Amino acid sequence: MGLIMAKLFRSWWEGRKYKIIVVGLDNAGKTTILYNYVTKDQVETKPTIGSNVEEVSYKNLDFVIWDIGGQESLRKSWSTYYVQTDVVIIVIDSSDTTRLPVMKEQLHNMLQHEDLARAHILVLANKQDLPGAMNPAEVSTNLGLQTLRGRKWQINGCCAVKGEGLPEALEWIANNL
Ligand SMILES: Nc1nc2c(ncn2[C@@H]2O[C@H](COP(=O)(O)OP(=O)(O)OP(=O)(O)O)[C@@H](O)[C@H]2O)c(=O)[nH]1
Ligand SMILES: [Mg+2]
Repeated sequence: MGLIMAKLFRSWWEGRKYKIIVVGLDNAGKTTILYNYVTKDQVETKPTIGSNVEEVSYKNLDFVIWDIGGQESLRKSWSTYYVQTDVVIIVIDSSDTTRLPVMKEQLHNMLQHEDLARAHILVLANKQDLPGAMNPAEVSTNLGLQTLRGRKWQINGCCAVKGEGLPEALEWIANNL
């Protein structure tokens, strides 16, 4: 309790906005998640070319959330968003099991970037509503998350179209910044 009060006071005093980037392969559900945080509702999305950015407040903490397009041709430019990132949200389509190895490689490469050395990692195993979706423990094993050392990380399940699991994600972030 004391710690969260101290954090709230510090962020109010500093006028601090925490930077979150949202990455993952195309069709994972990143834009759906961003606009659920903004509108608390389901929105229709189109594949993101470039990025979307929105400011979201949660428990008096202010976040600037960058949702970055995940198509293959756009992944090379993810690194241009890394500077001063506090939290990386990695969104996984848990039903798209054949592409998990692609995301695994992408994830471990990106985490070697010096601009992300201090960032916390939150993996969202999205689309838990779909038949054949892997549960968070299975996604974690397939991504090799247990090998992540020296940083805070977490994996949560969610269903972005229903908004399920999304408040819990912000709660983890607020508690761990
Ligand atoms: N069934 C189901 N569909 C979802 C869920 N989350 C997102 N979708 C759908 O998945 C599709 C892609 O969602 P987006 O949010 O546009 O995906 P994205 O990760 O932003 O994709 P890019 O912008 O191409 O990188 C849309 O049709 C969403 O409605 C979910 O939890 N369950
Ligand atoms: Mg998108």
